[in-house]
Amino acid sequence: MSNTTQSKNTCELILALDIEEREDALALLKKAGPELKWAKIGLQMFTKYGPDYVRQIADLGKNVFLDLKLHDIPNTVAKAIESVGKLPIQMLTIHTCGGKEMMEWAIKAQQSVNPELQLLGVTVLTSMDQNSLELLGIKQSPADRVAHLASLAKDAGMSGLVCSTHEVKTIREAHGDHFQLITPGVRPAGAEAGDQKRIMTPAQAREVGSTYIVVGRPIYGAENPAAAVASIKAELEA
Ligand SMILES: O=c1ccn([C@@H]2O[C@H](COP(=O)(O)O)[C@@H](O)[C@H]2O)c(=O)[nH]1
Repeated sequence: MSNTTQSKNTCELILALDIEEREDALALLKKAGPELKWAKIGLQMFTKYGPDYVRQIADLGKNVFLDLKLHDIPNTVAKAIESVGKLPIQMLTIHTCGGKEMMEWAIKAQQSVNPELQLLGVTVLTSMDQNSLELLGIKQSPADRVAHLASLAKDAGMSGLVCSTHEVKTIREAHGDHFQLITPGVRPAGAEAGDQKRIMTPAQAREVGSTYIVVGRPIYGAENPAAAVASIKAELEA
């Protein structure tokens, strides 16, 4: 198992494996080598391949971020965490907009099943902008909404958040180093944004204070994914 502790100014890469076939994902991880410490399994692959696939990735020596974004009533979320918390995973997501009580129940379940597991609260998806929030009837800007959800998450006892790089500075100003901040929506210069709206480059993400960046399509969609991993890692370590 790789070391999961991050010092203050480092920023680690997490590869999002939103890939059709399990064999392709495993081959990519093997090619990326030990430099790549983290793999994220999301809804696409977990719903297709389930817990055994999680164990396969862990057996390759990777830390596993299980990105299920749980969002339901407190009891249902707690029971789901009791189930998946037994898997060899280091990070798991829930939605902060499930509310304070849901987060409290989630933490209680996580503590009972796997005290080492980092529970992360998703704030405002990086694919959303001001207009997406307005369409939901939310009057706050993404930045204000994230700030509000971060405070709620802290009150509930959470110590990790998923947000965009654009909110990292504000969260750090308000809460110091309390949170591990995991930021998807990261694109190397010139890469397609796709559906991501609030984006920055890997170097900018490190500069603002992200603890981890999550990158998927710019890596697994590249002609040489292992080279893409190496290039992003070099940018983070420069
Ligand atoms: O706000 C969020 C939360 C999670 N994600 C996930 O991160 C990756 C990003 O993939 P890319 O291909 O680099 O866009 C993906 O698995 C999302 O489910 C996010 O993008 N934004």
